[in-house]
Parts: sequence; structure tokens; C-alpha cells
Amino acid sequence: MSPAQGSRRSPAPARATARRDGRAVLDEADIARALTRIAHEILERNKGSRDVVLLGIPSRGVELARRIGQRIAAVEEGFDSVGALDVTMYRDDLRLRPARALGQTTIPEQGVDGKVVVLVDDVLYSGRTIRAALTALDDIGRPRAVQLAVLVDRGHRELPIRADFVGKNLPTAADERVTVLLREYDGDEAVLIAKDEGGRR
Ligand SMILES: O=P(O)(O)OC[C@H]1O[C@H](OP(=O)(O)OP(=O)(O)O)[C@H](O)[C@@H]1O
Ligand SMILES: O=c1cc[nH]c(=O)[nH]1
Repeated sequence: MSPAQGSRRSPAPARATARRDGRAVLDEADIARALTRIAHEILERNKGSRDVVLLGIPSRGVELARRIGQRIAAVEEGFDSVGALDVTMYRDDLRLRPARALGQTTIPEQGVDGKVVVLVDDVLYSGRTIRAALTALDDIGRPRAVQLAVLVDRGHRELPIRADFVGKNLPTAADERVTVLLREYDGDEAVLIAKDEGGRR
């Protein structure tokens, strides 16, 4: 087992229920349906789950990967190749933003060499998080292929990156922010869109 590997951890305990700032574009049932569809699309694209490894990007991507994994296991019994890939130290904006806490990296025991790694994240925006994930993955092994599943693609890419599996394509303005709330982290379940008062970029 490499230093990056470890046993699977359960999600962080839910914080107090998050305030719903913004307009809800997906509710709990919409999120559940989107994840079920993505799970089936992953199976279809890869002709089953034999070589598939799901790696969620902290924080909420980890829980989404777990849920997609559960849905795959409902179709293909025994599937449990689900882990997490922290990208914090691989970001290209480390010097531009306040220090971030490290997330978890948990690679399933069979590793990623020769596998089809499906990266899972909640929102795809500039593509920089996924660029960092691809670099982080380089330090772990050499997958046969890497695919990307996201709950929301909000556009505004800054890099040539696209998702293979998308829960919802959501046209947004650059000054908006998409927030994914998940019960395990936020005590609530929704996708919200609001004006980005903080001006993230
Ligand atoms: O395509 P990008 O422009 O990189 O944006 C997408 C990323 O932004 C969010 O993470 P954020 O950095 O806000 O941290 P979080 O996971 O703690 O929400 C989101 O979870 C994605 O990982
Ligand atoms: O709107 C955005 C942009 C980046 N990351 C998010 O989670 N939401």
C-alpha cells in the first residue's frame, strides 16, 4: 500500500444545517436521479464495473462517489472500488489563495494501474481542480483511462477539460456561484445558484 493509500473513511460529520442562499435548481430527488443515471452511464460506457475505480474529489465529490458506487453495486454486486483523491497540493492557485486544509486520499486496495479511473466532483467550472486531480493521479499510478463525472457542469472552462458524465448542465453567469449541499456535510440536500458576492476569481 502506498503512502497515499488507506482504509475508506466515512463522510465528515454533518455541520449545522447550511443556510439556503440562492435559488434551488436541483432538489434531493433530482440529485438522486442524476446520480442513478450517471451510475448507469458509467456501467454502459465501460461495459460493466470490472476495471472501474471511482475517486471522489474532496470535499463533496467524495460523498458523490460513494453514492454512485452504491448505485453501481446495486447493479453489479460486490463493487466497492471507491476512494478519494485530494488535490490541494497540486492546485495552481496555492500562492494566490488562503491556505487550505488537506483533504483525504484513499485509494482502493487494487490501485489504479491499468484501471479506468472515474474522477467525481460536485461542480465543474474552470477545470483547474480537475487539472490538479490529473497531476495528483500521476503520483499514484497509471490508469488505462481517466473519465470525469460531475453533478453540475456550469461552463466557463479555462482549460481543455470536459466531463464524460454530467448530472446537470447549468448555464451560469461568471458572477454567479453554484453551491451543492449534501446531507452528510450540510444537513440539507440541494443545488443552489446565487450571485457570488465574494467574487471568487
Ligand atoms: O472547475 P473549478 O474552477 O476548479 O471549480 C470546481 C471546484 O470548485 C469547488 O471546490 P472549491 O475549490 O470551491 O472547494 P470545496 O470543494 O471545498 O467546495 C468544487 O467542489 C470543485 O471542486
Ligand atoms: O460556482 C462554483 C464555482 C466553482 N466551484 C463551485 O463549487 N461553484
